[in-house]
Amino acid sequence: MTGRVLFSSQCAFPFFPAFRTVSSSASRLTKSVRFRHSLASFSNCNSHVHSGEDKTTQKDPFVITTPLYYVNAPPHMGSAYTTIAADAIARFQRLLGKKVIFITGTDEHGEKIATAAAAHGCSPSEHCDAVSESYRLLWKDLDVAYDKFIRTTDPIHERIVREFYEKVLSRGDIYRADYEGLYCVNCEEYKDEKELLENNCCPVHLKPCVLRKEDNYFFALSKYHKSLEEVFSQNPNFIQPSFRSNEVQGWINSGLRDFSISRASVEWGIPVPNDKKQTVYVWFDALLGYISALLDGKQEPTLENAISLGWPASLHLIGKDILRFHAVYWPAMLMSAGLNLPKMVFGHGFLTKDGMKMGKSLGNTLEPKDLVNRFGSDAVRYFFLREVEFGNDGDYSEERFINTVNGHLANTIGNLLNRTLGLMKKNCNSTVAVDSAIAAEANVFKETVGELVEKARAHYENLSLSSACECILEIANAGNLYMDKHSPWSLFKKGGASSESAAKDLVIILEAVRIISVALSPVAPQLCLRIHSQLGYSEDTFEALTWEDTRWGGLKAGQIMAQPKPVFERIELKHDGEDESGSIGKVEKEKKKIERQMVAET
Ligand SMILES: Nc1ncnc2c1ncn2[C@@H]1O[C@H](COP(=O)(O)OP(=O)(O)OP(=O)(O)O)[C@@H](O)[C@H]1O
Ligand SMILES: [Zn+2]
Repeated sequence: MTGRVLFSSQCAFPFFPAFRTVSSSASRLTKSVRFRHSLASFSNCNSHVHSGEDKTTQKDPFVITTPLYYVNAPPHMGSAYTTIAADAIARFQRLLGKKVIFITGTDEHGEKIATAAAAHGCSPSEHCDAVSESYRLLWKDLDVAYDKFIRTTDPIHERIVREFYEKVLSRGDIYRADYEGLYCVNCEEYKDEKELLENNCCPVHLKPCVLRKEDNYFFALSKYHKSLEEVFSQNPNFIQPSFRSNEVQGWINSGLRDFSISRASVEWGIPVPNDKKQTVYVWFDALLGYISALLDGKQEPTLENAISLGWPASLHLIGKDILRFHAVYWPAMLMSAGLNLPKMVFGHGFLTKDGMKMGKSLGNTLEPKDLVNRFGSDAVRYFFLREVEFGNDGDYSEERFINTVNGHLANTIGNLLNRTLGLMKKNCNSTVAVDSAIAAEANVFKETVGELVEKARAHYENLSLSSACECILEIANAGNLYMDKHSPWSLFKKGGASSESAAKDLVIILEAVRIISVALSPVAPQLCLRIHSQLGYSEDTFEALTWEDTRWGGLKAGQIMAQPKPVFERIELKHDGEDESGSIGKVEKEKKKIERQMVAET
């Protein structure tokens, strides 16, 4: 049965009969799909919608948001994935010198929360306090440096929701009607029969939807059909990656149905202004968290004040499961309230387990805390950002995880630094003999590093985080090749001019590693800090680094290196060396090669 409005008391807007959605699981992504879009070049998509209101300037902060996670259960690797990616993007923007406001938080109202609290024998607010805290703790463990953490149970947020609701009401965009339809409690959403699986099961949660009949307040989404079409045609980059934009435009083209923004049966929520018997629908409430988060506690909690502190957001980073809320509902709500639209919504893919979305409701999750405890935060951050092409789905396997981080972080980057520092200690008293700019005059390797850094920057700007990592790893690969080709250890043995040349080679390599430590810092901050320290810099100078520091020439004569110490401990395998033929065997062979190399270089 398709949901339908049974009775409308003041319905001023026609309904589009069939709002056909394309379920996210039905839209299979191919690995070959690529997107090209630069945040730097993105123009604000508001001017045509509310011309004159857009006051965007170069000085505006870069405001990035993650979804506000639903506290029906503690975080899992899926929630961590979005947050790690947002953190890497925020760190990159800070390196570029932008003022960044990185917003995350928790969505704490609704039926599922009340049910989860009851199941744990506590009140909804006790439940929210505990689960919200578990998100904060995880972000700490994962080195997530957010600027704002908003909880939708914060009274300040409630003020913003009420003011926004009243604005939309005064615009004539809210009306009351009876509604009957199929509801997925896990999505907290009425579903269209066409998007459901057999037995009316939700395609995301695989649980049957229930038939519900309610007297609700509705938001006149259908009224914004034309304006939304305009947003999309004039701002082709609004939704990224571009293949998701096509999906959203398909939804819009097939008609938009008004949606209910209140619940009569849910007590745990923000009361509807002027009707205490109903609470505001959890999505209508939660999306506003992106705005209320901007308040800094120093001002009256009004929409105007919040907006003045950084709206519109530069980038909403979300999973593809909540694309419709961010790409259709949210822009229409903002237009109704006369507010600017976010500049971009990026819907990334799912981390999957056996092909199914990892999620709290399905319970098939991977514990990020467990991964951090076993492998460290850099390994977790690097693996997911490097190995899952941002925008597409990705499956986790422990074997691939260990091979990737051992191969890239320990054997390639870590070993390059370690072997060079070893030679430096033995032959140069751990002291940089000559400025890196002089050492590399007319050196082709320096040009290669410069080109790769430029590519990495462009990839970061395009949100192609995996490709950015790839370019940075290429620098380390080129460095290892340079070392092997020049074999400074044998030049030192010759002495004289050869020794001088070998000392220069070491400076050249270390300068490349220094550049890596800046360029990779958005993804693996702790590892890069350790590299920075090994190169003889103090910790506080790390905080002050900018992307300008990826330019060749930072290492200066006289700089004293720290004692060589591995910056990334190789993860030891359970079946050490047993599987010489498989991919684990390859990493083991690499490890043995490094051991042989170290003997040769002494
Ligand atoms: N498997 C996943 N892969 C990637 N991101 C995910 C995944 N699961 C959750 N997320 C992130 O969390 C957001 C959804 O947050 P929510 O708190 O609803 O978690 P959830 O585990 O998806 O919940 P549920 O399983 O109840 O739908 C997604 O939009 C995405 O940003
Ligand atoms: Zn669902």
